[in-house]
Amino acid sequence: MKIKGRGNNKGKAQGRILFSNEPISFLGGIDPETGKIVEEGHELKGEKVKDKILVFPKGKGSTVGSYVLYQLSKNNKEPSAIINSESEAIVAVGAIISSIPLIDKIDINKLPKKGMISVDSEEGTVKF
Ligand SMILES: C/C(=C\C(=O)O)CCOP(=O)(O)O
Repeated sequence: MKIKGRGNNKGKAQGRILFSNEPISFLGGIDPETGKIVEEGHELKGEKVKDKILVFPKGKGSTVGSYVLYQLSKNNKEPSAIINSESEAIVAVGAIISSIPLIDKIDINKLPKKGMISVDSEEGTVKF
C-alpha cells in the first residue's frame, strides 16, 4: 500500500518501523550518544532510533530538540527517516539540518505498527 503525505526534506529510506502513539521530546527524551529513548513513562523507553523509520504524531518539548536530532546524526545514531501526523518546527528544523527524510500529514493510524516501510520524501509517499 502507498500513502501520500507531505515531503519536508528530500531523501529516500527503507527500514523497520519504530512506532509511537505519543509525541517525542528529543531534548531529554532521547540520549544523543546512544540513540536510546530514555523518557520515563514513554511507550518507547529503551528502544533505539538508529536506522529505524521513526513514526510518531509530532514533537514536543524544548526547541533544543532540533539540535539533539543533529547530535544524533553526528553520532551516527539517527533514525533513517521520520513520519509524523503533523511536524512542528522542532522536528522539521532538526530533520533538515540533519538531512533526515521527513514526511508529515500522514494518518499514522493507517500505518502498520511494525515491519518494514519505505519512505520517499521527494514524492511525499510511504510504502508498506
Ligand atoms: C536556547 C535555549 C536554551 C539553551 O541555550 O540551552 C532555550 C530553549 O528554550 P525552550 O523553551 O526550551 O525551547
